[in-house]
Amino acid sequence: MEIDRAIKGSEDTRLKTKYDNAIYVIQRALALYKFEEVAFSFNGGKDSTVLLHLLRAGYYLHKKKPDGSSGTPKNYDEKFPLRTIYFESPSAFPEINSFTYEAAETYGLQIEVIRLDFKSGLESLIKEKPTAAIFLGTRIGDPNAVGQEQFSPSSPGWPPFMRVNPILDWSYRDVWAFLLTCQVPYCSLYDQGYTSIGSIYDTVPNALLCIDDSSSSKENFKPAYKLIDGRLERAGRAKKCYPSACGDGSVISNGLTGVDSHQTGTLTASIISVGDEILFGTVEDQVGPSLCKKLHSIGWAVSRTAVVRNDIDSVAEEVERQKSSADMVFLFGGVGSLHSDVSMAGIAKAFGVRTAPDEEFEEYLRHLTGDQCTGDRNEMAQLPEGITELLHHEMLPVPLIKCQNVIILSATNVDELDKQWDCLIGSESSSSQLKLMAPFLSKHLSTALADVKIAQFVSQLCLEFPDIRIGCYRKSRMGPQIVSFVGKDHARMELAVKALRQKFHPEAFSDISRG
Ligand SMILES: Cc1cc2nc3c(=O)[nH]c(=O)nc-3n(C[C@H](O)[C@H](O)[C@H](O)COP(=O)(O)O)c2cc1C
Ligand SMILES: Nc1ncnc2c1ncn2[C@@H]1O[C@H](COP(=O)(O)OP(=O)(O)OP(=O)(O)O)[C@@H](O)[C@H]1O
Ligand SMILES: [Mg+2]
Repeated sequence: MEIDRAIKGSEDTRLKTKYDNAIYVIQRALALYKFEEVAFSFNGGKDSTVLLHLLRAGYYLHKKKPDGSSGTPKNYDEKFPLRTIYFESPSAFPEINSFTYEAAETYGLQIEVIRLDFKSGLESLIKEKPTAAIFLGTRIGDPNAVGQEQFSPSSPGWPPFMRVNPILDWSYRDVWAFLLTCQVPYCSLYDQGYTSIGSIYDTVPNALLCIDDSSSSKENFKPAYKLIDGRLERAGRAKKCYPSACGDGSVISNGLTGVDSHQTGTLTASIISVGDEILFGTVEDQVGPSLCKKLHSIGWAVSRTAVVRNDIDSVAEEVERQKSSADMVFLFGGVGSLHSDVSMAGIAKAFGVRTAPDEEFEEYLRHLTGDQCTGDRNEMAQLPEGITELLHHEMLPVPLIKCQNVIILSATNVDELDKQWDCLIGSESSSSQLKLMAPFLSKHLSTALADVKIAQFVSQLCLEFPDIRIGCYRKSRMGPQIVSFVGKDHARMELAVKALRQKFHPEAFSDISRG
C-alpha cells in the first residue's frame, strides 16, 4: 500500500509516530463499529485529504490483519468502500468542489452529497441510514476542537454519533509533512497561499505567504507548506476578532488583535496572582501593582486584582469568573514544573479542557534548559489543549502563553515584567495583543474639609458624572482628604471639578495633580 510504504520509508520519526497513532485510532473505530455504519466526512480540504489517505491505509491494514476475515482487498487501489459524506455549499471555492469530486473519482469513494447545513444534514442522514461513527479531519487548534478527544460523542443538541478524530493531535507541520512525503494530490488553492479554507466569503490567501515583488502588479503567494508558524494557518480566514477585546467588534483580516493608538472607550483587565507566599505575607507582590500602572497607562481599566492559592480549584474558580467579565485576564505565578505550579491546570479546568504536551513549547524549553527534566517530559510544556496560543517575540527566549483571553506572564519581578510587557504591546510584532486605548486623565484635589461636609455632594456628583471615576482617599487619618477624578474626556472632567469647587468656598480645594 503506497501510503504505508511512503511513511515507513521516511526518516521523519515524528511523522511516523503521528501516522501510527492515527492508524491505531482508525483501526479501533473499524473494529468497534459496523463498517456500513461508519462514514468519512470529506470536503477536499488539506486535513480531510490527509485523513482520506490515512483511512485508505488504515482500511488496508485492517483488512490485512491475520484475524481479518476477508483478507487484503484485491482491487484495493480502485476501491475504497467507506461511506463518504460531503456537505456541498454554493459558497465553497470551485477549486475545493472540483478537487472533492476528482478525489472521489480517483479513489472510488461512494460520495453522498448533502445540501443542507451540517446539523440538519446529519439529522436526515442518520434517519435514512444508521450512522454510528463519523471520521473527521478536526485538529487541535481548530476552533471547534476545544474539549474534543480522538473519540468524542457529538455535542448535546446534535444527532447522536461518535466523532472520530484520528488527526486531532497533528500540527500544521505534520499535515504538510504527510502530504509531501506521500506525494498525494491536494487542492490547488494550497499552492496559491491559502492555508486553511472556509467559504469564498471568509477566506483569502494567507498574508504571511505574500511574496514581496514590487515589479509585479498582482500579489503572489508562496505555497501553504512554506508557512513556518503553523498556528497562523487561519490568518487568511477573515474572522471576527475577540468581540469584547476589540471594543468595536470590528472585522480584521488576520485574526490578530490590532493596535490602534487612538481607540476611545475603555477595555477592562483583571489580574490574578497565584502564590501561597503572597497570602502568607512572606513575599510582597510587586508585579500586580506594576501591571495595574502599565494597563492604566495604555487606557485600560483594571476591574479586579486577586491573589489566590497555589491550588488548581482556586485558580480555576478565579479564572472562570474573570474570563467572562474582563476583556483580558493577566495571570502570573504558579507557572513552572514544581508541585505548586498549578496555574496551567487551573486555567485548563476553567475552560473545561485538558492539558496536553505542546511540542513546540517543549522545543523552546529544551533549547533553554537542555534535557534536564527527570520525568518523561517537561511538565512545563503541558498546556491547555485547543485554546493555547504561543506569543512569540524576538526578545523572549520562550514565548508567552495565551489561552483565549487569559495571558500568562512568567515574570517574577518588575524588571521581567517590563520586558514581557514591551513584547506584548510592541507594535512591530505579530504578538501585539493589547490595543492602546485613549489614555486616562486624572485630577487630584486636596481639602481640609471634613468628610461629613463633602460626602453628600460627592455622592451626587458621582451620579451626575457616571463616566468619571470620582474617588476619595487620604494618606493619613488626620491628613487632608483627596478627591480624585479619573476619566477620558477632558471637558467632562473639568466640568465635574468645577461643579465640586463651586459648591464650597473657592479656597476649599487645591489642585495637587502634579504634586
Ligand atoms: C460530520 C460533522 C459533524 C459535526 N459534529 C459537530 C458536533 O457534534 N458539534 C458541533 O458543535 N459541531 C459539529 N460540527 C460542526 C463543526 O464543529 C464545524 O463547525 C465545521 O467542521 C466547520 O469548521 P470550520 O468553521 O473550521 O470550517 C460537525 C461537522 C461535521 C461536518
Ligand atoms: N463541507 C464539508 N463536508 C464534509 N466534511 C466537512 C465539511 N467541512 C468540514 N468538514 C469536516 O470537518 C473537518 C475540519 O474542517 P476544516 O475546514 O478545519 O479542515 P479542512 O477543510 O480539511 O482543512 P483546512 O483547514 O485547510 O480548511 C474536515 O477535515 C472534514 O472532516
Ligand atoms: Mg476547511
